[in-house]
Amino acid sequence: MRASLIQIAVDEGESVEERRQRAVSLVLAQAGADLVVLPELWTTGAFAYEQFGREAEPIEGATYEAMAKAASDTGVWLHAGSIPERDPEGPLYNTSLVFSPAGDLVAAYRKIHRFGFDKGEAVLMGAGDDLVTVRMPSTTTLGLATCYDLRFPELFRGLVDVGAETFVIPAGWPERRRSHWTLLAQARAVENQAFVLACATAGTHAGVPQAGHSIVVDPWGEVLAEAGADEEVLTVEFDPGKVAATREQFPALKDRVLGVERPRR
Ligand SMILES: O=C(O)CCC(=O)C(=O)O
Repeated sequence: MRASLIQIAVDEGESVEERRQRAVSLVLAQAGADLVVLPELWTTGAFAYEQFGREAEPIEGATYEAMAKAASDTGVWLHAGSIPERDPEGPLYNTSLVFSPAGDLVAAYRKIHRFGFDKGEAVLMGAGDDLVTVRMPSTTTLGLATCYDLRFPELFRGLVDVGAETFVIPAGWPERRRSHWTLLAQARAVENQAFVLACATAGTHAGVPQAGHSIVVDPWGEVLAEAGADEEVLTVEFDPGKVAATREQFPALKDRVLGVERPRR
């Protein structure tokens, strides 16, 4: 399986529409990949809080239109990162969109853990509550999570329980905590014996330099590829069968005690 992670730069000075068109070109350039991934809130920037309301879109908005066409024109599975979603009957959400190679929307995941404590996303957006997986036939089952979700291992265990083998994690992670980003990506891979494809933004917006360093980790915790700090496309080939092989050779997941159904004594 070949995956391309588009670590797009989100800088001020480029409009949302300009960046959307640039993202389309970057996706079109990935023909031959099986899966293409964009980061979190790449239209606005994850820290440009005042833009969330202004640039929020319904699920079937401008980004959906552009990304559905880009997926079908390129013939790839496309995790289009997340958008600030405007739900006509509710709050804003930080929502990831996944398209099939035919350009059909196959999943929308509303970020469960909102970042910001008493400001930003934590107060401006609602929380999702559904675990979302996507089956890529004959390839792998994706488990969806977004940025700050990476700090909550119980979400990933929940995704494993519903079949996830490859976690896809778009993010807008700040440079200040880059060491946590790589450490947690490896931890989620090792503890769940799963691939981690973690795609972050580059650039600086709202005064927050972004970490970049998108990373792909295998089920043994080995880093298969890691980007630098600037905009780049990180492409990696891997064998999704390694998940089943690792879980069989080192069956630690079978030794879980807490949070699993077990016979009463
Ligand atoms: O957890 C972190 O350090 C960063 C999280 C974050 O930036 C986000 O979820 O948008």
